[in-house]
Amino acid sequence: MAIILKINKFPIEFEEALPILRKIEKAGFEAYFVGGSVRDTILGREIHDVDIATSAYPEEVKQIFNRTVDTGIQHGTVMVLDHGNGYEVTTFRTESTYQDYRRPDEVTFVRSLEEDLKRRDFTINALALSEDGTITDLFSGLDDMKNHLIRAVGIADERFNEDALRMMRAIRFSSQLDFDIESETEGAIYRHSHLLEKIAIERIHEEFVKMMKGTRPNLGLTKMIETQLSEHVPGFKGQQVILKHLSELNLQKMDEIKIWSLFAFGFKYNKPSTTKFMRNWKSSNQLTDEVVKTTFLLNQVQNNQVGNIELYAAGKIAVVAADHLSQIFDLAIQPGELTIEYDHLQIKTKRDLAISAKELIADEILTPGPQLGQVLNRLETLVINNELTNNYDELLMAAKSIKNEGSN
Ligand SMILES: Nc1ccn([C@@H]2O[C@H](COP(=O)(O)OP(=O)(O)OP(=O)(O)O)[C@@H](O)[C@H]2O)c(=O)n1
Ligand SMILES: [Mg+2]
Repeated sequence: MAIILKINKFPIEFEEALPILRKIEKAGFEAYFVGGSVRDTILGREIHDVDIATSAYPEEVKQIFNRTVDTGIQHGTVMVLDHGNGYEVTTFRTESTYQDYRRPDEVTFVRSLEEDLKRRDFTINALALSEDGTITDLFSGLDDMKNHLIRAVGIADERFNEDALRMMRAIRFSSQLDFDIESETEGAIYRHSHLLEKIAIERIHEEFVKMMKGTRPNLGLTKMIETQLSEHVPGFKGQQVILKHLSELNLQKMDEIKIWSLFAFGFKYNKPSTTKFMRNWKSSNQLTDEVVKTTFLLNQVQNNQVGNIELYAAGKIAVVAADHLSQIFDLAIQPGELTIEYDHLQIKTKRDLAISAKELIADEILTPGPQLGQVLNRLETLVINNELTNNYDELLMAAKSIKNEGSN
């Protein structure tokens, strides 16, 4: 077993989890830190979740610890609870268990670390870190890290056949870490890109957004086009020319609303097509709503049709997103212009009106019924357009004359 590097100082997350490793080893099994946390530690990046791999079978893990939860026992994962922390302890296994999560594959548990590392996706993700700080690196993951390369473990075609999402993961890591994809691995993505269609869209969504939020979204998007992966995700098919153009824009620091609006506006979508696009990506209603509003506002900016009514209808979140995207798309407005105009609106919602339905009734201007709503809508529009000042007396007077207009 090749031991190439020794870590002298563990990050706090590992320190805290050390007793878990030691306890498993004391019971006579092997246990290691594995996965993204090992990769990120060596790269000097922050780590989130600590994953532990062990030769102990799930039932054995459960016997070693008092407090466990069967979070994914069919995949061999037991959550060990310790001092308020939860650790995923997963038995060494062979077959990929990463297929569509709604239909998990059969798993074969094994006792050897090598077998377990062999079926992992990329060499930089196939490192194991033991309790004494030594790193097991069977596939030159450390070299690839030095050379900034994403390389499949063993035969790339096999790894992508086991789980086609790994192709999106390759691109996501390339953007997050600013690494290249090794050419054989990249060729395999190109050859297998169609397999992405078999993967649950929720999983692709997650990787895609991580890619776009990474340090090199332009690189990630370019790689998606070059490998043809872009042909196999919702809404991107046949759009290479536009995607290529988008991949040349400044894509730094985008949140999810901006990311999706960038594509919807880039594809020249109207409201219904934006909604459909977002639904196809299984986006939440809230995200869809903001993206529809942002995209619509961008179309209005482009057509020079933005007035107070449009800003009011869009709301602050969409206004801020549209401001940023207007700069990215080089639309003819000043930085922050929409936000400034929005902030100057007298009211942001109907509730901000200085007079309410209740008050109009109490003052005997109107009685409950459809006319009341109509009058309030008129007042709302007039205030948004600054044709009225939002104060009680002025609105009261205006309400009276609107009512009289109506009855004449
Ligand atoms: N499709 C997948 C998903 C995961 N893994 C393996 O399981 C580990 C943990 O998976 P996950 O937490 O999904 O990804 P990370 O690499 O940890 O990345 P992140 O930092 O985003 O969690 C990976 O490092 C890799 O060894 C894999 O081989 N194939
Ligand atoms: Mg992880």
